[in-house]
Amino acid sequence: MASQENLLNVPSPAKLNLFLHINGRREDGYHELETVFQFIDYGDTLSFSVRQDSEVSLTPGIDGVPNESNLIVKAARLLQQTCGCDLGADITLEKRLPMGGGIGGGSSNAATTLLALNKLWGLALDQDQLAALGLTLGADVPVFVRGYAALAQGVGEHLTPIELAEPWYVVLRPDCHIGTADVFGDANLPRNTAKLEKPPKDMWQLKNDCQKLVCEKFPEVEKALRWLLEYAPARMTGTGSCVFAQFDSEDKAKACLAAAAQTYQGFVAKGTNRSPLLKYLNTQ
Ligand SMILES: C[C@@](CO)(OP(=O)(O)O)[C@H](O)COP(=O)(O)OP(=O)(O)OC[C@H]1O[C@@H](n2ccc(N)nc2=O)[C@H](O)[C@@H]1O
Ligand SMILES: Nc1ncnc2c1ncn2[C@@H]1O[C@H](COP(=O)(O)OP(=O)(O)O)[C@@H](O)[C@H]1O
Repeated sequence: MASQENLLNVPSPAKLNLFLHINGRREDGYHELETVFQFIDYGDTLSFSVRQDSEVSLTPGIDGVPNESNLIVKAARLLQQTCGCDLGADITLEKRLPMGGGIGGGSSNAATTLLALNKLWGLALDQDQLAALGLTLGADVPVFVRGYAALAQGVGEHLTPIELAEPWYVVLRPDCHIGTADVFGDANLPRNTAKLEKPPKDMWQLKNDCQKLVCEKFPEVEKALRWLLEYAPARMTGTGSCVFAQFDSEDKAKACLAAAAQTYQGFVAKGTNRSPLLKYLNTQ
């Protein structure tokens, strides 16, 4: 990874929701959640090069997502507007994370952009300011800005750090795209799980409230989950479509992925309580 004064080459990691409870629906339609986020050491890479004009370019773009709707460009523009900054950036994106998979690729890209350009443009916004800006881009952006594994409450903005084991995961990507808004808009989604009385200890005692509904609507997700459950504890992340299983060694995780490879796309990654993005920036 390269870093010069005007250049940064930075990781944009994924997250898993180790459980996801829906406690209610607010008047604005957003849902009150409780979830635990853990990062994984697998993700996209973004490169930033400062421009002296205010252009923001992104290459390659994402098929089906116009650049002006891309969360990377939106995050850059938001920073320019908020700070009255007239610098720009050439940004390149190496996309590895499946989209619409519940592993937060778009939110992570937005957070990486906020942190990288804050540094390169010399804006000196603090983490609270960046997290608040991030929240206007998406409910999952603040956790990627803060960069520690956390119990999230509210719509994802109240974050309490949590120390978790850092196991190996197999993440499978069933062949379907699931829209977060579609899952939250479904009349059959359960929305009344009681709030936790104390911080959770064993995530496998809890559940993902979206999982049953998504499995009913997308048999591919149910099939992948059943397949993983033959090997290890497994669950869906976020609103899907990705499902993950937990292992105590890389070898076991790799053996499971190798067996899955004929049928499923997926990857092995290690859980990490500190975001690879923050780890990297803190060494700069
Ligand atoms: C459910 C979670 C759990 O981590 O993950 P994903 O499956 O999307 O990764 C997130 O809270 C998603 O966060 P994010 O993907 O940033 O969602 P946003 O862009 O803010 O919202 C997309 C849409 O989902 C609905 N939404 C989202 C979050 C929330 N707490 N309540 C909602 O009702 C709203 O309809 C909103 O318009
Ligand atoms: N940089 C980006 N990376 C991924 N998706 C993006 C990006 N910018 C905008 N999007 C849009 O956000 C949607 C959700 O993407 P993503 O965050 O990967 O999924 P999820 O919220 O399920 O984890 C995508 O389908 C895409 O339309």
